[in-house]
Amino acid sequence: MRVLVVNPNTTASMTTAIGACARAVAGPGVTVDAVSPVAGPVSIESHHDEVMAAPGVVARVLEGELDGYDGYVVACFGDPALLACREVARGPVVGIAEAAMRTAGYLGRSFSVVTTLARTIGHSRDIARSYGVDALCAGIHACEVPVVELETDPAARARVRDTCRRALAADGSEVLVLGCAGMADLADELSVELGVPVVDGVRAAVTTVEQLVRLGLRTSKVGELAPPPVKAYA
Ligand SMILES: NC(=O)NC1=NC(=O)NC1=O
Repeated sequence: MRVLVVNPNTTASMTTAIGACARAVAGPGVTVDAVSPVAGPVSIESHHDEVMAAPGVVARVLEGELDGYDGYVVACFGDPALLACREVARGPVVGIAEAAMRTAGYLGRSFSVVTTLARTIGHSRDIARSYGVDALCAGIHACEVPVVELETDPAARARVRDTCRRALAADGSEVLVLGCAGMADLADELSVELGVPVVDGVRAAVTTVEQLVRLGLRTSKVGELAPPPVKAYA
């Protein structure tokens, strides 16, 4: 089984870290490759960033189709271009936000999301609604650490941890969802420190793709997610 993990931002070090995180949970016979768009924003923290990243994400999935990948992960918490990727892919395409939120739903009555900038909270709430898990999401909180600084700022980890602690207390929730692929490597230690399950969307998404492929399930091609109509581009 071949899984392609697409990091929608163009920060190579994050792509490498995301790939390592995904490979660590991939099952026997599963190979994971991680790529970024050829061009696009170094981080995705706004609607504008998402729109500018989307074409590059879809292009990588189109390439993956030619290369014969069995499934895909969109490894950014806004799940940018997810439905467009599903239209062009035969196999399953799973976004880290959807995977993390659905996974958290198996582990407790409610979950809190800790994300990067406060300006992304509304979009996270919107996608929770679109996935039908809004009722499980007790709150969405921002640590106000820019995505790129998750890797460069030594104080970032502590800020994420403190925001997680505050979120659990404020929301009375039982599970934490990390709202950025750049936080993926913090999940295990945060879970020990905070005493609750901490869900990282990268690992949740990779294992979800693997599960779907093992079940012989693919994206439905009757209706909304059928291949897009072929058309000229001016
Ligand atoms: N909430 C977020 O900031 N998500 C993200 N931005 C990125 O560039 N990658 C993410 O996962």
